[in-house]
Amino acid sequence: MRRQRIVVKIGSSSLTNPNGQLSMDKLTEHVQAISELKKKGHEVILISSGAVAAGFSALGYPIKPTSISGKQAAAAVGQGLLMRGYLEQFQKENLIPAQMLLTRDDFSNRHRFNNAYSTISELLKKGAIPIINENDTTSIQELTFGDNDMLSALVSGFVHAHILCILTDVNGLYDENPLKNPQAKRYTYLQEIKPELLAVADEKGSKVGTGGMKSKISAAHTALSLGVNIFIGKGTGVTKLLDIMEGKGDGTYIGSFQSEASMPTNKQWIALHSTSAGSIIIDRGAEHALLFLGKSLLPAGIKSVEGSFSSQDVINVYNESGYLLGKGTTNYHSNEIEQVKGHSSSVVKTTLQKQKTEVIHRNNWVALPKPFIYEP
Ligand SMILES: Nc1ncnc2c1ncn2[C@@H]1O[C@H](COP(=O)(O)OP(=O)(O)O)[C@@H](O)[C@H]1O
Ligand SMILES: N[C@@H](CCC(=O)OP(=O)(O)O)C(=O)O
Repeated sequence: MRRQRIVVKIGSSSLTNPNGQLSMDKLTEHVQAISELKKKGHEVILISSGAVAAGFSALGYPIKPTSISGKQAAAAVGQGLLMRGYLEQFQKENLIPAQMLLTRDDFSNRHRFNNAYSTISELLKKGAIPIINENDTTSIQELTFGDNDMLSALVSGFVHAHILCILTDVNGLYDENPLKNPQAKRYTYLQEIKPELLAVADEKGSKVGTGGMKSKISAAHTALSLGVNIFIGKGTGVTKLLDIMEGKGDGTYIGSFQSEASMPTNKQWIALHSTSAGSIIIDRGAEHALLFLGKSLLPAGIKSVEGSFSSQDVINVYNESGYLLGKGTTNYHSNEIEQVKGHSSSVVKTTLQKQKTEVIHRNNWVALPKPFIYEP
């Protein structure tokens, strides 16, 4: 098998023992399974939950706390314990673990997004294992990923992973929550995620996890839209991840598993993380050129401008029926667009003396079919 870039997400349910505390046996098995992937030359990025589970009992909580402050305090204690476990076990495999704690802001801020990308790339180049978790101690409730499923999808798109392996306590996606209906049937392969699937997935997860299968499916949907295939399931033994890579995993495979080009990182940022500073409305010709001909947006197709924005801001683009077509980085200030909207490129060149006549270049434009928009 050729060398692949693999993101492995381990949920709290796969890192804990029945009383909800961190299980060193489980953690050790995951580390050994990752080490087997590394021995085959694959690059691995680990998204690990488990900080809250690892930390709550040391603070005297009888069960996993439900309050935000309780979870944040437990995570502050548990993240250190979790990393100590990873460090001890990865050292035995002669591998270097590297902690990265991210928040929603690290994705929405373009500089921090690029910095996080550079750090991961450098760590991979050096053969280290980035271990990513949400920075629970500082995340504000409304800005959190909530669980690490969506974080793992965003990271796998970001690093252009070949596959995202979501390890959990259930061996795949069923047509009903198997805990509620033991007769539920398992999907072993899905080419795509249809909206009906979200309906079969329960938000209710295990005792220690957050988000249940619902958050895994919406994460899988986002990963697919970014060109990443997904596996959701479980496994035992040190070869469990190799088994998944060889198509023998105990779970559900999702995606085409063809080597398709993933979405460029700058477009991922525009599509999933940027905040729009304003809007423009375009005519039908421009809509056709943008959506079907892969062209850039020229001033001639612009009907009107809303809001005040600067060059290099991200703006929304609507058609005349009010439908949001997509987002892109503008090369023009809103005042400049007011001056040149509806005019040909030659008029624009003389009016504004700009070299670039494209208001939005096609490399900085993302069409947004509604279901692909991730709303944090
Ligand atoms: N349709 C479904 N198929 C499989 N599992 C489901 C489904 N709906 C809900 N679940 C539940 O999702 C749980 C896994 O989610 P969660 O506890 O959040 O895991 P993790 O901690 O690994 O992120 C399983 O224990 C299972 O009970
Ligand atoms: N960041 C949190 C993850 C919370 C959580 O429950 O996540 P998950 O088990 O992936 O559903 C932690 O480390 O405990």
